[in-house]
Amino acid sequence: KNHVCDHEAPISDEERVKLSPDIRDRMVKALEFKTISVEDGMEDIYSNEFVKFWHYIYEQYPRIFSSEDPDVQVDRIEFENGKETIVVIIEGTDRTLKPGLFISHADVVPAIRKEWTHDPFKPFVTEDFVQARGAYDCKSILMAQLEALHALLLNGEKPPRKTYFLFPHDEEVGGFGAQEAAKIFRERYNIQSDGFAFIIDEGMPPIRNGLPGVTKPLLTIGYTAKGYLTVELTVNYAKVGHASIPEKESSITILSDALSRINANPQPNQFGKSIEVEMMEGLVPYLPWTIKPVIANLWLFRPLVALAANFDKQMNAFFRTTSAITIFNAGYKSNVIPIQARAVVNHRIHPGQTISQVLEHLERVIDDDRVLITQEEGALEADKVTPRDSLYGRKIVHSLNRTIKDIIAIPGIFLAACDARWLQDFSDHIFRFYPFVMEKEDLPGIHGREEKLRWQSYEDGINFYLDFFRHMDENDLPPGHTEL
Ligand SMILES: CCCCCCCCCCCCCCCCCC(=O)N[C@@H](Cc1ccccc1)C(=O)O
Repeated sequence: KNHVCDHEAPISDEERVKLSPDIRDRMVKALEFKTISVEDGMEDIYSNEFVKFWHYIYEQYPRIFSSEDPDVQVDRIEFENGKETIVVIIEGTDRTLKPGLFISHADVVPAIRKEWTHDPFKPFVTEDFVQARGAYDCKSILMAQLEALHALLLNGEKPPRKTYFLFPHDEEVGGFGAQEAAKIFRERYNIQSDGFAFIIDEGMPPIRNGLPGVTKPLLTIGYTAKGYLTVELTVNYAKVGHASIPEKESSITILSDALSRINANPQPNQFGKSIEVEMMEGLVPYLPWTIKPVIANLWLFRPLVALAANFDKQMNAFFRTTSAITIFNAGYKSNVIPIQARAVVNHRIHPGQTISQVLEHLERVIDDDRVLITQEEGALEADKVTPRDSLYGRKIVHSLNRTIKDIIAIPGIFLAACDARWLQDFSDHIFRFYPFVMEKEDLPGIHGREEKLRWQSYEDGINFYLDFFRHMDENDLPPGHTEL
């Protein structure tokens, strides 16, 4: 089925929230707060920035945070380090409907000043974009949702269903805020398994020129998310001595060989085991004529398409478990051969594979007893898959089409992880995406340098949330509208 209706009417000019100087300024100021999450073991000096950030947010959106309205409730989940995960609850007009949940984290990854052209916490603003750490991941969503909700409430409206907003403080370092919130949802709010109609979290960005021949912004909404597994590889090789008479092997050469073998023997291709086939089929109407016949006839060309994983890093990430060598250390002096070498490999597990299958493959490929493989804590299987025909998925696409010009939105796999993984038990309908179009060259900004949010995309994203808040009831779309 075609998933996008070209005749989907955009929202009217009167309905559309325009990007006023106030909305811009609120976003720019929000980016100045260093709500940085640091890795375990590193000094964390940022707690007060979180306090100041939330104080600022409370001031900017009084209709939400200092409201006399009994239908608006704010809950603060406090943590030992002084940081807080915030929950906002808005009563809906129809109390018979299951609630919906929106998640957006307030923390950001660190940024190294000298790698950026401007200070990452002194936003660089142009007519077209704002550049700062967190501009995309994930203050864009947090601020856009607050703008949309505030506009809705100021307009005297309420969403059709009870709506929860969860703003965790530590998604970038493990998600304890979301895990604690899951307990509170159960114990304090009495929300049980399958208690949310849907959950919406960060995920894939819509990318213009994202695939060869596809110029329109393409968004693969995460109907599932990859799992992850981090392993430490250690070699302790005792035959050491003076660097002037080296042995043929050392801990470093043994570990390097193991890493080369991991690189040369990727985890098996899983094309066809999860939702990536539907993703490819959904793309068909938008592909250039050169590729279209191949993707439109997967019954014939499936093996050929699977091969794309060998040549394209994005297809590779969609079709198989990836292995990224992220840490490597050994040695401490130029004329001493070290006993120990250590590396860390981060796997993103395709839904077609399990953690133990990934480990088996790894052991088989390394095939060297001298390399000790240790699994780091916190490994997780891939998320479950949202039903492809989900009404909420169709409503999301409907609102995306109404608010973002030319967007192509199809179901797919979220290649990273987000806080929704801690709340999976609460809903079968989980969607992971950003509603802010980016250019392909903006992508490395996420967790990298010169992170950007384009103003037009921000305006569109605010309107997406506002439109979805208004229409997230149980009524089906009229026939002929978005079909996934
Ligand atoms: C058909 C279209 C082709 C375009 C494909 C382009 C691929 C783009 C991939 C972009 C990924 C963007 C991800 C943004 C959100 C990042 C969320 C995140 O970083 N989460 C962490 C969570 C985590 C996990 C484990 C420990 C700590 C944190 C992550 O590393 O996954």
